[in-house]
Amino acid sequence: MSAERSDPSAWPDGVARHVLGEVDSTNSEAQRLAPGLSQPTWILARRQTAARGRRGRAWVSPEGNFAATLVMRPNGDPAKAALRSFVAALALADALETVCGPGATITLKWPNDVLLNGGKVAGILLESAGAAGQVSHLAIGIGVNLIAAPPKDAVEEGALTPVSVQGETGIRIPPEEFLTYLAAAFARWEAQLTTYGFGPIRTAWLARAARLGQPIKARLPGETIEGTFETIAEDGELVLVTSQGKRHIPAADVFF
Ligand SMILES: O=C(O)CCCC[C@@H]1SC[C@@H]2NC(=O)N[C@@H]21
Repeated sequence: MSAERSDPSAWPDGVARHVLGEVDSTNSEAQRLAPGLSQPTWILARRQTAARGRRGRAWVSPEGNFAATLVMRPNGDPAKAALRSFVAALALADALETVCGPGATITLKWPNDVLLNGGKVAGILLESAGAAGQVSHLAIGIGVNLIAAPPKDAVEEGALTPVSVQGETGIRIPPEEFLTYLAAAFARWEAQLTTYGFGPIRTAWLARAARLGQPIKARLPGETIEGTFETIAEDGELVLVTSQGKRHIPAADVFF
């Protein structure tokens, strides 16, 4: 099932936006602002001075790239809240397809990366706050290489080559304009999640998954698991078929 199509740049009802010149990290700003926010809010920054990526890595991106965080109060437990990373990945795929056109190949890499023509173009960093098994708010941080990508030697060995929208397609889009596509797409997929649950999100994500059915490696803190990428489970876990049987993996770095 696919999300209903409407104007891909119409700003969604009931969602706010803040545009900042400079901030340490839009995810940090989201944590600071969250207690006072009464509606889902996109925080976009033209420059970040201390942006972070997954697993404590720094995220370096020049002005002109996209850096924003959606802060929201999701219903449900932390596991359900974490499914927003799939919602964000699908929204990014839609926005990038709209911007890049049919010549570009957009795929998704579990858990949180978006690929353009096989290179990493965007990453997602989910952070939450709360107590007693409840999520008080969720910060969905998104970085997109719109005009420039880090050099290949700036990323970990074995990681995918970073690419940018401009480098791959010649298209230049300002971050504020990209946000309108992304916010509209996120609202469509979020409505699917809240109305129908994870099923349609999972199906749509799998339809765009990179290396589905192929051998991949999942690096965990104490081990690297090699296997065939069978699917993602109903809870979003990666399912690999290994020589020792099936493994469900809740969190890892994936290498092709
Ligand atoms: O490691 C990754 O791939 C995730 C990168 C997430 C970067 C974005 S940029 C906007 C937001 N603010 C941050 O400090 N990080 C995220």
